Amino acid sequence: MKEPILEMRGITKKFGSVTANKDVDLTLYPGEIHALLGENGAGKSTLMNILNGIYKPNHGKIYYKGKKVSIRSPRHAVDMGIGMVHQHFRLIPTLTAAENVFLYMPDCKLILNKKEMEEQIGKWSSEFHLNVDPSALIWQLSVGEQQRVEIVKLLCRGAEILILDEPSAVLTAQEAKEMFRVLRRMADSGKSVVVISHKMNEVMEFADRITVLKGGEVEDTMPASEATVERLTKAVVGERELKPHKNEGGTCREEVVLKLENLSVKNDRDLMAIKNVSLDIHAGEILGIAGVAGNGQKELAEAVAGLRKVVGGTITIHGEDVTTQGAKARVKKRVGFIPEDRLSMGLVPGMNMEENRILKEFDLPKFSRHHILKKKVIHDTVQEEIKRYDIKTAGDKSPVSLMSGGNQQKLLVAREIGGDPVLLIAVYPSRGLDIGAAEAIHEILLEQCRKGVAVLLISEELDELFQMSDRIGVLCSGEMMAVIDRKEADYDTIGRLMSGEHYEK
Ligand SMILES: Nc1ncnc2c1ncn2[C@@H]1O[C@H](COP(=O)(O)OP(=O)(O)OP(=O)(O)O)[C@@H](O)[C@H]1O
Repeated sequence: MKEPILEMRGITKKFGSVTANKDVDLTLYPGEIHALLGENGAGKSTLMNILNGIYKPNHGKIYYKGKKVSIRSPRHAVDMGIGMVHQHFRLIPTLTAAENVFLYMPDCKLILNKKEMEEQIGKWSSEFHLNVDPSALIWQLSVGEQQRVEIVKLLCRGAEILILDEPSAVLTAQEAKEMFRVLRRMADSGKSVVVISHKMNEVMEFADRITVLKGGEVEDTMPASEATVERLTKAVVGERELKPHKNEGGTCREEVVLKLENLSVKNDRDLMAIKNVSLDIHAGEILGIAGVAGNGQKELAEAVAGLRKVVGGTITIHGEDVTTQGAKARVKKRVGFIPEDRLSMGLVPGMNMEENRILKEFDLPKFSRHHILKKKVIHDTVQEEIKRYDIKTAGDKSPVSLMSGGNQQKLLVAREIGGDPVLLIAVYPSRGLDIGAAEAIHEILLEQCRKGVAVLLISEELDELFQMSDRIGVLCSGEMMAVIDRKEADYDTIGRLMSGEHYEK
């Protein structure tokens, strides 16, 4: 057996009354991909942030290449050879990939030597098949490409341990496969890779070993070859039985809530992102939208939510033309919106849970009277939702940026449903959620549907779409290829429509 490159022993980290990690042991070997799994708030990011020098543990020791170390900061970590790709990338959009990489180098003088910069990036890029164009501007790159720039940054800096926080959450299935191939090449070259993930199948396919955290402690650790979905599920959610919630149909009413007619919308680059799309959603119906990310889903959701200008066609809600109305009017019409990017669009990271909860409704009689907030009502509402949705807080008055990603998502869903919507737009609602929480969100959406809410569900997971939708529409290059009754749809047909084939019954 090889010597470990890193050992974490008895790591405990507390934030006030919250114990995020308790007596955790983790060993990493050179040449392995090690997956960290666990429910939302289990302490995965905290443990990796300790390794990355962002947090100092209250107790415990870290041994790196056999020597006891104290990691003082992310800079110190990367100097030692430990680098992390965060969920929210740390790149400057208006600079090129090469400029971003070299701003990260300790000796920024290299930035003056453009040729040398590009050669270095080319070397790493070709060694691991990363395919990064050094002269491309970051804002012009896809999320997958930006992620690869982040990886090149760490490689150029000499990283031997690479930590990736939910790297596949923002990638298409194809991109995720390619990314894991890159990670395998890095492991084969002797580097250690730690991947935080919620996707059990992905982890079993790509990792060498898996560690599951629960309530801040190590619940189980195993070679991937010994992992099964049952064993992992048990370690993640415990003995609690998980019932996949399925849309059994029969809730769809006659009344049309949302109607789009020949809708056209542009993206941020002023290119047509949604082209002549027509659809309707009835009360009590879930219309799923399938498609590879980047085919107009974001623009469609934002136009329906009143956040993006419509350049052609109409949007009607309950028979009223709302095409030119903005987001505020949509809130009054009780349109709920769970956006793709919870931290930049859904929540205000610096505000606490209560403030975020009332953001859209603070001026309604429910939460204020004569401009004075009803603090007790707000407090009680949030406490009730914390219980109902099993939200793990970072302290009631702490900013939501300190909550774990999955718990932020639950808070956002709780707020949008708390607004008693007639139409709910849910974009990748289960992204970043553990398997138990994802099922809870599915049940919440179905409950809304039974109450007569019309749901526009955008997802990349075909399993989720087939489980939840009454009908499935497929977007490809901004065009609605077809809208098919779920009972008549199959994975193969939807897959082919997603790649641009035309629908034939
Ligand atoms: N800076 C902080 N201050 C206060 N509490 C924190 C802080 N960082 C994390 N926590 C709390 O520690 C616990 C563990 O959070 P962590 O982000 O490590 O979980 P996670 O397993 O990564 O979850 P997820 O899968 O949802 O991303 C949570 O209850 C979280 O609210």
